[in-house]
Amino acid sequence: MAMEDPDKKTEVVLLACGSFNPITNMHLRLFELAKDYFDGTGKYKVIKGIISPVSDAYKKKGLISADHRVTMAKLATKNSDWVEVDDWESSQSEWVETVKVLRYHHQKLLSSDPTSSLQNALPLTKPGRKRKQEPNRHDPIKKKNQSPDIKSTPQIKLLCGSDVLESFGIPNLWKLEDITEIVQNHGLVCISRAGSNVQKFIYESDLLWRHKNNIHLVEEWITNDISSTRIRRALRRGQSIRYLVPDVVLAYIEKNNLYNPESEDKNAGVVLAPLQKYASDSKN
Ligand SMILES: Nc1ncnc2c1ncn2[C@@H]1O[C@H](COP(=O)(O)OP(=O)(O)OP(=O)(O)O)[C@@H](O)[C@H]1O
Ligand SMILES: NC(=O)c1ccc[n+]([C@@H]2O[C@H](COP(=O)(O)O)[C@@H](O)[C@H]2O)c1
Ligand SMILES: [Zn+2]
Repeated sequence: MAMEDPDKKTEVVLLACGSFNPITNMHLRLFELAKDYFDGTGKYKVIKGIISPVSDAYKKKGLISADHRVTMAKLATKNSDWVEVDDWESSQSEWVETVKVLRYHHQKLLSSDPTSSLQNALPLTKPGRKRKQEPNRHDPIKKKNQSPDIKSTPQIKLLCGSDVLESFGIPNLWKLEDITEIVQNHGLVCISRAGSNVQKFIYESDLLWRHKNNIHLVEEWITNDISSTRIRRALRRGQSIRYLVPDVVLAYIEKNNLYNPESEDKNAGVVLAPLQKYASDSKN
């Protein structure tokens, strides 16, 4: 048997989708927890984290403008050398299914990967030089049988909390084919609480069970119940949120008076975009 080559770890990019209304310290912790987990396996190496705030078209109650949410996420990650914010999803005029956000970032990785087959067909540029990205590149050919010393393209995995995984079971919220593509083609990293029932949820779903090798459950031992909802509630009540969000985010919220009873009323009574989209073709 061949010896383990430490250089042949699978590179992983973590993508977190959500409202980030506003981003909290817990959101930042998700990335650290997931990175420790993957690095600890010895098989994977996390090379990047991406925060992708949802667009205003998601229509969630209390969702303030994407501009502000993206700005806060950028402020919060200013000091991170591996987590970044991407505003592609938030700048779309319509709500984008999460699987499409994964596809978009996967494509982006492929087209900037110097080992990808299509890239190899292009003239080589000097190492260290950034190659211009090609727009409108179509699905590059899968690189199955390339020589073993060439690293494969990084995998992109969806990073989420157990509430998102469990929301797979809510009728008309997710398409089965989307869930399948996420767990089959990309993979899922779920941060869960000790004693949470994510394992049971997976056990009870034939689809998730079939792909459980591609679903990574990361236990959060230093539990932390911060949520954006609770942050907004505290702000409405004039209570402090210091040490729950980065200081720069707090300053930005105060300066722009972002959260108040009026902002919480946004989209009140409006149906969430995925429910609107899928309720009409519901047959189950
Ligand atoms: N305490 C937590 N533990 C694990 N995952 C979390 C936690 N808080 C948020 N997440 C995850 O962060 C991602 C973004 O979630 P989201 O923007 O909804 O934040 P949130 O704090 O849950 O906000 P809200 O209270 O408005 O639902 C989701 O994958 C969610 O599961
Ligand atoms: N069918 C889907 O692709 C689908 C359904 C529901 C939520 N989502 C995403 O999950 C995230 C959930 O965020 P919230 O927990 O803030 O509602 C958002 O990024 C949203 O776009 C995706
Ligand atoms: Zn949430």
